[in-house]
Amino acid sequence: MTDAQTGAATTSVAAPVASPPSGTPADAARAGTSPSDTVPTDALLVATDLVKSYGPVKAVQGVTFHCMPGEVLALVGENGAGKSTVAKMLAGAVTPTSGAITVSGAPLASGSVRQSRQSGVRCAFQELALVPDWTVAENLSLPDGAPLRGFSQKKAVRAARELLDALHLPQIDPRAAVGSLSLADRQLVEIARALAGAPTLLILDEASSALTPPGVAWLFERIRELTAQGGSVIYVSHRLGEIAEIADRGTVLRDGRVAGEFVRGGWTDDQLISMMAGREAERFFPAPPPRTSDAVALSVENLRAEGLRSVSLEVGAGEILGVGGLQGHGQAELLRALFGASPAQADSWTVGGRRIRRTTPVRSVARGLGYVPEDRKKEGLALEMSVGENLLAPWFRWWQLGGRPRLSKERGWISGILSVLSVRTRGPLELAGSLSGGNQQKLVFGRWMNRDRTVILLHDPTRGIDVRAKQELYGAIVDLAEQGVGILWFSTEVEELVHVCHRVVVLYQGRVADELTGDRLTPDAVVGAAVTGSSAAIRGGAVA
Ligand SMILES: Nc1ncnc2c1ncn2[C@@H]1O[C@H](COP(=O)(O)OP(=O)(O)OP(=O)(O)O)[C@@H](O)[C@H]1O
Repeated sequence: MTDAQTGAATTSVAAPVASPPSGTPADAARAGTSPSDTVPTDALLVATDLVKSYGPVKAVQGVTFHCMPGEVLALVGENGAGKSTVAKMLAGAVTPTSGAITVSGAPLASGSVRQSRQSGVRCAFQELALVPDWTVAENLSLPDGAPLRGFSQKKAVRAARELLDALHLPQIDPRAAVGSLSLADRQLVEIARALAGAPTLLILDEASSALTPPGVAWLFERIRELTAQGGSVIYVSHRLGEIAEIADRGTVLRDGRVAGEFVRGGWTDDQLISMMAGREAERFFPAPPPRTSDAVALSVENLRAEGLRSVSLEVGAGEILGVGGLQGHGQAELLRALFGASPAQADSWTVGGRRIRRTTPVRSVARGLGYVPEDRKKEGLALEMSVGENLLAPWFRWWQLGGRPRLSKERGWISGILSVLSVRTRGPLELAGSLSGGNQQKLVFGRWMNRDRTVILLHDPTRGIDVRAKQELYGAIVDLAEQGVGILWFSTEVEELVHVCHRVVVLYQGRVADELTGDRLTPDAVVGAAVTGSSAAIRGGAVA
């Protein structure tokens, strides 16, 4: 939680204290203890001294923790701390180099997804494991991706409809191809698939990262139902508000080791952030910089595209214009259309004062646009190429000609970006695919920095990024605005919009429902306009 005036982090404590309250990070965490010494005999999951090395990279270095029946255990840590690697070892998707895992007292065979599933372990990941070309029904009925003999489309659709209804997801069409759904809906399907197996242990690895507040509320209801029946949940997230609300206990990872533990109500945001970082750290939102120019970076009138009815807006040079609204109301379509990633028409359209009729991504880059897309895996990165090549991707004609860039020529710029954004990598030659999810996201943003851009279009760039890295990204966005770059920034985190943007437009059903600025730019106003399509209801007191 953040103090509205100062932006400084304040106590963020959930429900009643279940363990002694704490005053310092050292109190909050029992850093360095060996939880294996105190594992209750009825623990559902016990992970002992887990190690995972990838050649010289020690992703996880002796992690021990346990989870009780009916408990929600948070796993937190900075990008690259080892959370996903631990989650994948529990799921059987990654074979531990050493260590042991037991579920309900029985050892799990290392690296066996099938055995993990038989033990009742189910997972939902931020990087979705769904097959995009398959329908929702197919994805839900063939959870291992294995074609089944005698598969019946009709039965699968019926079963999927029943499951989705039982999980209160009537809006999802079982016949729709997963690739045609919004990222938020795909994430709901991924979670539904994990819940379908009535898991004993549900692992949610940043599975809420694309969900908007109603989606998160839905997820928490499902978690509470599961834990009420004795199921356990491992909850991996960078959203501390969610951890405060849902987690009974937590384990903090740092550099692949357990840095400490915490219990519900016994921690503050600052303490947890410090524990993750290994040093004192605090959270704040920088204010948008004062504007020094009236120049217009981007303007569009009556923009029409699929999912977008008629949007008119203007982004000034050096202005940070936020885009709010519930996901699926045209935000992704707006950014894609403006970048030329999908067809669009407008009555008038300018970038940097120059008129354009239509555009393509290649032309957009040439015209001074940058774009951080929603789905970094599909649109943002070439995972089989190096970190350096990914940063340089938009800047070389080799991309079209099939050559490769000379990294040596750009070494200074590359190392500057990697350092400013604290990308955790072995260097520019490392494959992007071996970076942790949050560090991959930083690359997609970093490629546009210090490159003479007129406008940068951002689709939820802090998704999956740890708290400290978010600070760095906010700083980088404000720096870009100070240099005169116009920023159009869709975020699912309302606080970001309210604190770091000059103005916010809220989209509702493909139109601008409201524009909020000055005193009217508050979290309630953004959420209210997103839900009702107008902030008039808020001003009239209808939405609290
Ligand atoms: N296949 C791989 N090959 C080499 N290194 C890897 C591989 N997978 C993960 N790593 C490294 O292991 C470390 C831990 O990564 P992991 O994905 O577990 O982090 P994380 O805590 O989940 O981060 P994030 O919050 O960004 O998702 C990182 O340094 C990462 O680069």
